[in-house]
Amino acid sequence: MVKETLDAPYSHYLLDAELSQKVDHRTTEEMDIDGFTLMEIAGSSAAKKILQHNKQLQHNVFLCGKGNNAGDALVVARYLLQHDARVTLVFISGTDDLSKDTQKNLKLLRAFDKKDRITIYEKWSGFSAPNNYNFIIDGMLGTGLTSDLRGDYAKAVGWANQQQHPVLAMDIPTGLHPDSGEKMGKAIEAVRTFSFGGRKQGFYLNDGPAVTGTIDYCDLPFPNAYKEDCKTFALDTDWVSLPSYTPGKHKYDSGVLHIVAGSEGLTGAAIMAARSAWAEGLGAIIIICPRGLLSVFEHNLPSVIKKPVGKKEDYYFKESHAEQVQDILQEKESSMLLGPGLGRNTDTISFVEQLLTTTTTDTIIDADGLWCLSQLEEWPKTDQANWILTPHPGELQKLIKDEIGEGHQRLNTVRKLCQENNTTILSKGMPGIIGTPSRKCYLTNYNTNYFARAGSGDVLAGKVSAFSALGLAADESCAAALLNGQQKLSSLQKDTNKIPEPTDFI
Ligand SMILES: NC(=O)C1=CN([C@@H]2O[C@H](COP(=O)(O)OP(=O)(O)OC[C@H]3O[C@@H](n4cnc5c(N)ncnc54)[C@H](OP(=O)(O)O)[C@@H]3O)[C@@H](O)[C@H]2O)[C@@H](O)CC1
Ligand SMILES: Nc1ncnc2c1ncn2[C@@H]1O[C@H](COP(=O)(O)OP(=O)(O)O)[C@@H](O)[C@H]1O
Ligand SMILES: [K+]
Repeated sequence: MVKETLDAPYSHYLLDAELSQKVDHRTTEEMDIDGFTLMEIAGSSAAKKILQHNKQLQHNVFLCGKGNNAGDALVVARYLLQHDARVTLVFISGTDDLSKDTQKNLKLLRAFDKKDRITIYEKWSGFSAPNNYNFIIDGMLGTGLTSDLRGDYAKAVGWANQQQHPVLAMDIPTGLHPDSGEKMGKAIEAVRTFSFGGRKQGFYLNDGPAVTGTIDYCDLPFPNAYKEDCKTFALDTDWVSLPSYTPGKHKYDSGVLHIVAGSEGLTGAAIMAARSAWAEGLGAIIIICPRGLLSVFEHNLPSVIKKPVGKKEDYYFKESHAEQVQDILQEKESSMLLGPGLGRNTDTISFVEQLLTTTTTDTIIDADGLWCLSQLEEWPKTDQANWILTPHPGELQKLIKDEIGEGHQRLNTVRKLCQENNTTILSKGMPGIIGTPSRKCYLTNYNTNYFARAGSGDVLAGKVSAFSALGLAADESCAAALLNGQQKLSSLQKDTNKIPEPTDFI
């Protein structure tokens, strides 16, 4: 069994529409808490957060649908009225057909105002925006979205996105699919989304990051046990601890990493990965390379031990080297990074196959290692083998020999591949996805495109390998490696205007 140690807090569980509705339903049915109460908690906590950040609210425009999402917005409107603001409510599909709790909230809202500070439009056509207002509150559609935006909803979304005024979304930006993160025709572009009772998976996938803005999690009294079916989580430095450096007694008891890498003209990747791993304080890194390349590594990596295999005239790995490499691996307990710059010779494919068939060392497979794997009919993986694959989207596509699609489809592909092969995958891209054998997936919550420069993948593979060599479980090694880069990126962005380079992440 591959050990999994990541344990996300409930606030970072990512719900899809079905699970959101199930949790809501069970809470009302089994806990006897009615929907009106949940709506009150949701709306009031959003209102408090809005008021905390904005002391001078004069007038706000509320775009409302007819479901419970509109009810949340009406609760916010009531709290803002209590703070002397004016509210303009626009009911995109009228007020005849409002959900029960939304209807109640409209009645309550009207009863709260003594000074004519509420303006109501019963349909979209005829709506005219007030001259001065602070925010547009999006309470049109939430998790009840079922298809591409229909009728006036699309027009209202188009209008809101063209205004200079910031849009605050209730639960989810209208039009964003809660599961896939795809725009259903159009979607509200929010600066802030108040997410009720659980972050939605769609915030992190496809169009989600571009339209969700800052996510404000508003807790609801849902029993945590109702969320146990959840298999998708947001990675965050709030809860993933990054390993801190502790010096060992001896070089061989403080993390040993073997890097099996290199072919003629392709030594740079291994050098980057080795430098990246070394920066995490490992006791020893041992590069195993074809003997013909020894001088390149001697020249560039003075702190690294080199163990060349084969003959002086070997410039790439051959099947005949596998046994020698295996013997070296057995000398020390270690992790192995297999792949950087291996090249694509037919004999190297056989070498990779042979090595993977026999080794039991925890193995990180990157770059050409993945390419070699993709050329094999079957993966030479024993049940005990603990592999971490780190493919970019092109490599993932080669591995499954099929199209992978973007975001949500990639998530489903990774989940399936991890379970079927009892392996961990760090799928690079936007978002970064860590998949585990137990079908759990962890998504990055930052802009990974800053890492899309040649060399960042080598640095990342070096970090994953270093953390594995330091004894972290596979899922945790991947999480720590991704967030290590994110932390370096944010301090760089705070301190300078420098365009980030892969070496900045070492
Ligand atoms: N879950 C929770 O725990 C809690 C949930 N809460 C809140 O409730 C929200 C979920 O509410 P909900 O289920 O009433 O759905 P919601 O999104 O308001 O819309 C449904 C309406 O939309 C319509 N419609 C659908 N697709 C459409 C389209 N493409 N274009 C146009 N119309 C479309 C559909 O119309 P129909 O198809 O039925 O004609 C239906 O009338 C949730 O996001 C959160 O904000 C909180 O109050 C407290 C706790
Ligand atoms: N710290 C990080 N957080 C998130 N994604 C990362 C990080 N570091 C690297 N990546 C991902 O790795 C990709 C680069 O890997 P890859 O394309 O294999 O590059 P190369 O092989 O040229 O080094 C980036 O586009 C990004 O998706
Ligand atoms: K909404």
